[in-house]
Amino acid sequence: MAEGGNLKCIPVIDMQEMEDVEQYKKLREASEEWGCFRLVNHKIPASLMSEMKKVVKELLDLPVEIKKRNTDVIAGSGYVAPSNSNPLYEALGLYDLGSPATVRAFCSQLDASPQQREIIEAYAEAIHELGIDLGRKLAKSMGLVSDLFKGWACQFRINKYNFSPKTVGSSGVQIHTDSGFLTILQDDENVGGLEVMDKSGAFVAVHPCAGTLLVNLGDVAKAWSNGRFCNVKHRVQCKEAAIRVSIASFVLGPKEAAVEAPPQLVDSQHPRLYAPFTYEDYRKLYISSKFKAGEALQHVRTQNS
Ligand SMILES: O=C(O)CCC(=O)C(=O)O
Ligand SMILES: [Fe+2]
Repeated sequence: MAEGGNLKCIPVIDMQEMEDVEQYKKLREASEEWGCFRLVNHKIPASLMSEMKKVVKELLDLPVEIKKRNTDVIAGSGYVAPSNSNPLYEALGLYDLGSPATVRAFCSQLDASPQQREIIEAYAEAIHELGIDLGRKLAKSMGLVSDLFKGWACQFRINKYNFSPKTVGSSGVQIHTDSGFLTILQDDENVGGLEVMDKSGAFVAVHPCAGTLLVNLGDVAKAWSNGRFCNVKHRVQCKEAAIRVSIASFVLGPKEAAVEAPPQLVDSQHPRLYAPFTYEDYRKLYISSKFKAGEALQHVRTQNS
C-alpha cells in the first residue's frame, strides 16, 4: 500500500485555542475524517513527559521475572512478552489509571522507587485529567454538553519495540484499531514507525514531534458517535535500527453502563447503527476475534447498519 509520507498531514488540534467555534469544527472534522489528531499546547508539562519516559524505560529494562509480576487485572491488561506473532514487541500495562490504589499496586509489583512512583502517579493524574477534558470537548464538538468520560475505565500500556539493523522493514505491531473510545499516545520523540490509515486506505507516517501527544479514536468512539467518528486503523513498522518506546493511555469505556449513541445523534436520517453494549463484553469480543481492525464491531451492529 502507498505511503503518504509528508504529503498528507495528521490534523493538529491546539488545546489553547479551544474557546473558538472553528476549533470545535476542526476537532469534529479530524475525528470524522481521520479518527486521529496531534494535540499541541496541552497541559501536560514537557518535563513530566520526559521524566515518565525515563521511568518507563527503566521498568521495561527490569528482569523478565519481575515484569511477569505485572499480571492481568482485566483480559490483556498486564505484561505482554515478545511472542511468535509479535517478536519485537513487549509491553507493561496498568488498569485502572484513574484509581490511586491500582496505580500503587502496579508500582509495588515492579518494585518502583519512591521517586518513580511519584512520577507515575503525577503522570496518571495529568493524563486522566486531560482525558476528561477531551471527552467534554469531543461531546461539545457534536453539539452536546456532557462529562462523557467521567468514571470511565482507563488503562496504560507502555510499549517497547526491540528494533535492530536486522529487523528494518518488519512489523512491530500489526494493523489494528483500539477497542476503547480514545488513546492518548506519547509516541517516541525520536524513533518513528507508527502509521495511520487515511480514508483512501493509504498508510500515512506519523512523524515524532517531541512534547506533543497523538490522539487515536477507537471502536467505542465509532459506536458512541453512531458511526460518525472514525476508528482509525494503525500499525507500527520498524523503520530504523533503534529501540522505540511509547506510552499509550486508553480511555476505554464506562465501567458498568452501556455504550450507546446519545439520542441527539440518532434520527430518521441517522438510524441507530449499534445496539448498546458494555465495554467489558466488547473487550472479550475484541480479544477473541482474530482480526482486530474494527471487525468486532460487526457483532454489535443493528439491522440499520
Ligand atoms: O506504539 C505506538 O506508537 C502505538 C501503539 C498502539 O497502537 C497501541 O498500544 O495500541
Ligand atoms: Fe493502537
